[in-house]
Amino acid sequence: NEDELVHDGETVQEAFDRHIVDHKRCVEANEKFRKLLKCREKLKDIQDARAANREEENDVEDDDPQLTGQIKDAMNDVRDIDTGSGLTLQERESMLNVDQKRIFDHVKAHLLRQIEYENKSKQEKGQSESVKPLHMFISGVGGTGKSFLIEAIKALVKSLWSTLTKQTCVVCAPTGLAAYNVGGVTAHRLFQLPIEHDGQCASYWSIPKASHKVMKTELQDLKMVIIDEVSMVSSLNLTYIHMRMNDLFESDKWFGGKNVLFVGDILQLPPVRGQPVFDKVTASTLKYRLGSMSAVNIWRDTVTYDELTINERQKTDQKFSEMLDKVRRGFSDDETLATLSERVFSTPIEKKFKIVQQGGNAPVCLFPKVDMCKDFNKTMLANLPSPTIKIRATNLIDGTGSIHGLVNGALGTVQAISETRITVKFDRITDPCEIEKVKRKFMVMKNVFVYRSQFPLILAFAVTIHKCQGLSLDNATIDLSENVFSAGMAYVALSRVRTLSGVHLTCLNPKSLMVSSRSIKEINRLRQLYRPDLPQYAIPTDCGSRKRTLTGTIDEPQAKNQKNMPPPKVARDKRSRPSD
Ligand SMILES: Nc1ncnc2c1ncn2[C@@H]1O[C@H](COP(=O)(O)OP(=O)(O)OP(=O)(O)O)[C@@H](O)[C@H]1O
Repeated sequence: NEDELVHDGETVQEAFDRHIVDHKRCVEANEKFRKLLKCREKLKDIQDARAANREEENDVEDDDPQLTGQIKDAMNDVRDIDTGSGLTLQERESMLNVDQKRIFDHVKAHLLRQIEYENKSKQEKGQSESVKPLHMFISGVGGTGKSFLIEAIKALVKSLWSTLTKQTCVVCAPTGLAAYNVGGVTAHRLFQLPIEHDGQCASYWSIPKASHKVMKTELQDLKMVIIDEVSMVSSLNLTYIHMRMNDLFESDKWFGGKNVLFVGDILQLPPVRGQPVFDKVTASTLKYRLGSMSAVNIWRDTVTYDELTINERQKTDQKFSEMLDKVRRGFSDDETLATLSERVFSTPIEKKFKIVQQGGNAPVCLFPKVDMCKDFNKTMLANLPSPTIKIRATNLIDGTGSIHGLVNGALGTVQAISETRITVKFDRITDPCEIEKVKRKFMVMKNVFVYRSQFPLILAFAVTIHKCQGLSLDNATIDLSENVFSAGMAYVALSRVRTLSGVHLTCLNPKSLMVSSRSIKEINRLRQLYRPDLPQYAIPTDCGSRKRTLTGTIDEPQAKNQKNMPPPKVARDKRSRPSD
């Protein structure tokens, strides 16, 4: 109808123009409307996604905030700790000896193959074989530079995956001091392993969801785990590490499908509790600890082997190095015993400590048992000039690890003490650290906790031989009495020292030079399989059970004919543990 289309007084042309403008507005409004409809749909998607997220967050609500905090601290340590020599990868690589370089190159070739595979498309991956994780045992006598090699491999992994923001390589060891030595944390701390209680190994427990998420986030980029001083890891703890890694990386492959390097010397100290790492975990143990699984020997089923043979620690004292080799293999002949007996001193140990200290470097006193260390530390503390707040003491961080990136095992000197804090100058940290009391909660078994509040320090004029494994020392006073209770213990203590002149023995009982024939057999098995170019070791018949007792000669000229000093008093408490 023309009247409806053309208003009064309007020409047809004017009406037409007006309709075009109206029409355009309608089209625009329609478009806007459609957009709004789309937005509404999107908003619904966003709201649904948020709701799902909230559900997930509720799912992992903090079931044990204290444990989560503890795990966060541990993960921070993993990130922060570095021995900090400041060397580049190229510098480290150039310092490796031929033996170390061979193993370094083997690891590098493997990692490059892994990267090549990771960079393949899904389709290409389907057509090629995946690169199996490297599970290798790097062995070598004490001082062949295993820890030195670890530093180079750590730097290598970091540089190969330098674009990743989280940890790509973590290092751990069974004791704090050994871990500190290689810029790592303890295996218990890293993997939150069950803690032994009352001499009993605890059963495996799964990490609650929130804590699990913290660990998983921090370790999501992990390419390699290095476990140093593996001789002290028990086969049960190895199983727990494997299980923890399976849980963390949601994989049922060995060690969650990650590369693992085991480093150490199985002729050094065995685990304080439990069976050696190469032992089978029996079906009954697994049933008792885990409620399932049949007997496993993860070690035999997984590890390949290589060995370092060039001694770097005792390289300036070849005779000492050869003597140590005999002690290590359980063939301490009369010449060895005669040489060692010349290192026995008769002066009171506190006096000897001062004499050696005046010569330049204070010795570290190595005792087989915790109580012996405690007694000696007490004596040394009582002998300090009084009153004083500045004492010459070496201290160990005990069990915490979240302060200034320190871990259990760091050695330092106390500079000042107040009621609330202790100032300590740690050996590898430039500025003195203020140490405050810490409160810790330990899960000893599922839902059973122990609380401790204390300064995380203990005196360390003396440390147990277990704690010193991994160290290199200029001087040590060593107790090789009948208190030496384990195979490899005497060898570990003696081989810490760079030269024979740095060895000072409180006494020498030839029975203390024990070795484990099972460890020798395991080295022979591995050598035969992976290093047939190396000879098989002979198995000593007595494995350290020599009957002859030795009254050592004395290195103090004025006391040439005196008898050996009796070993320091030892509390014979049945509950005392060889190492804390
Ligand atoms: N290639 C090298 N060049 C120079 N020094 C080295 C080299 N390798 C190792 N060292 C030095 O030799 C000493 C012993 O090395 P390291 O502690 O790594 O031996 P280890 O095999 O781990 O000993 P242990 O089994 O007793 O723990 C250290 O002081 C280390 O710095």
